[in-house]
This record gives sequence, structure tokens and C-alpha cells, in this order.
Amino acid sequence: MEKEPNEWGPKAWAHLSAVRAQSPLIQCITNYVSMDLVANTLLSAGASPAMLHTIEEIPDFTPHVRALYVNVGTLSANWLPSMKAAAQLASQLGKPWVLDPVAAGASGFRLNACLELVQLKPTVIRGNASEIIALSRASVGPTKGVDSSHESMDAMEAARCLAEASGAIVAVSGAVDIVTDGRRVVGAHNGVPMMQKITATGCSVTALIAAFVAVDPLHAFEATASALSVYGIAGEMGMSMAKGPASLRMHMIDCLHGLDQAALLSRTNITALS
Ligand SMILES: Nc1ncnc2c1ncn2[C@@H]1O[C@H](COP(=O)(O)OP(=O)(O)OP(=O)(O)O)[C@@H](O)[C@H]1O
Ligand SMILES: Cc1ncsc1CCO
Ligand SMILES: [Mg+2]
Repeated sequence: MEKEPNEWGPKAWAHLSAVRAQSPLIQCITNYVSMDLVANTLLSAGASPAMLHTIEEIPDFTPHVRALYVNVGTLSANWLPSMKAAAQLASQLGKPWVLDPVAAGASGFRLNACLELVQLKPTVIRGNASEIIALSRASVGPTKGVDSSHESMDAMEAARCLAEASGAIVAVSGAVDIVTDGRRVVGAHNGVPMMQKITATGCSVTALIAAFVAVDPLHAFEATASALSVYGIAGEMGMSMAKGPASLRMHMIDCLHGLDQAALLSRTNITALS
């Protein structure tokens, strides 16, 4: 899609600059597969990651973080109480927290856990299309007008309903990343398909959303779209040097770290979808 110059480039630059200037501390309760890439993505963006998940540490540590990230990728029964305790504390303290409902529909246990976490008022929920459709169906029932066989259209409607019902900003990643608050819908058109061939790029962009929301908690919708676009730009720039997924992973971290204002302004591609 043709890129439209609009106010989003300067917004995304302001968010990335604020993360670099403030280095917000982000607590990550994430899956074993993603821990390394999530921490390195946050560091390369200028944020400060801390992978603490033991329930005994939450009362001391969570009050000091700027945002919390919860990801259910390798969920087990003994981790769920930590996730819920940290989310509840973040909500009580007015700190933003972001949920990644990995494989939400894979089992009853996982779906129930995600529904319980949604009850604790995440600021943002980011998943792929099937995760958001599964979570939305389980929370609000089948979405109306789902006569489309096009997954991204279904996902947009599911995201809108989930956002309305939960009060969260909902983001769906894909060829075009969709972001909605239940009323507004924007699409972030950056990124390359090869990003899907690296495990935990989705987990990592959700962590980046947490860092962007940490520095602009009153504009979580804008911060979420900015983070998705910035991560996509790192993918595009990294792809020009990559030989395959493994080198793309490395180049994405380098490009996120080195991303300058000119490249970001010329590449940010966020448009209204409604
Ligand atoms: N077809 C595509 N074209 C461009 N970018 C894409 C495409 N598909 C995904 N992406 C980008 O890849 C990143 C990961 O999104 P994806 O939808 O693969 O997440 P995910 O399924 O949750 O991944 P994981 O669970 O492995 O972390 C996002 O930044 C998204 O914008
Ligand atoms: C592969 C995988 N399995 C559980 S979590 C995870 C990382 C991507 O979400
Ligand atoms: Mg995922």
C-alpha cells in the first residue's frame, strides 16, 4: 500500500525518543522461548527489561516498574498466580500492563487463564489473528457480521468487540497490524513476512508496546501503533541485510538500536482503517 505522510511519523519518533531518554523499567513475565529476544528487543529500543516472575518478589518489585508485560506462551499452573498477582498490583497502582495471549484457544486451561487476565484490566492486548478471534469469541461471543471468510476482517471485528468489552486497546499483528480502542481503528503497514519465521517476534513486539505505553500511558492507542510500526521498520531495514531468519533476527536488533529520525519519518506507515 502507498505510504501516506501524516502525523504518525513524528508521533512514533517521539515515543522511541522517550523510551531512549527515560529507559523505562519493564517487568516481563514471559515464556521460556521468548525471554532472550524480548530482553534484547527492549534493550535495543532503549528500555530496561527485568524477567522476574516469582510470586514472592512481586510485592517488592512490581511497584517499581513503569510497565508490566504478561505473556502466557509456556503457561503452567504454578506461573498463573504470579501473572495474576502482578497484573492485579499493576492495575491497582495505575501502572500500564500489556497481555500477550499466546495460543489463547489451544486449551481450556489457557483460554480460562487469558479470560481471568483480561478481567484484571490490561491496558493493551496484542495477539495474532487467531488468538484475538479466540479470545474475543470466549469473552463476548461470536462477532456480528462475521460472514467474511477473510481472517483479517474477522480479526478486525473481533478486536473491536474485545476492546469494547474489556476496555483494553487491542492489537492484531499480521501483514497489516490492526490497532483499535473499540471505536478508532488504524493499520500499521510496516514489516516483512520473514519476521514470522523467527520465533518470538510477536512476543517481542508486545514487549515493545509495553515500553512505548510506559512512556505515554495516557495515549496507549497511539503508543501501541507506534511500537508496531517501529518494530516493522526494524524488520524492513534488517531484511535488506539478512540472508535468512537467523541473520534477520540479529539485524533487527541492530536496526532497532540504530534507528534514526530520518529513516523512521520516511518509513512509518500507519493509516486509519475506519
Ligand atoms: N505477512 C507479514 N508481513 C509483514 N510483517 C508481518 C507479517 N506477519 C507478521 N508480521 C510482523 O511480524 C511480527 C510478529 O507477528 P506475528 O503475527 O507473527 O506474531 P505471533 O504469531 O504472535 O508470533 P510469535 O508467537 O512467534 O511471537 C509483527 O511485528 C508483525 O507485524
Ligand atoms: C514456540 C512457542 N511455544 C510456546 S511460546 C512460543 C514462542 C512464540 O510465542
Ligand atoms: Mg505470539
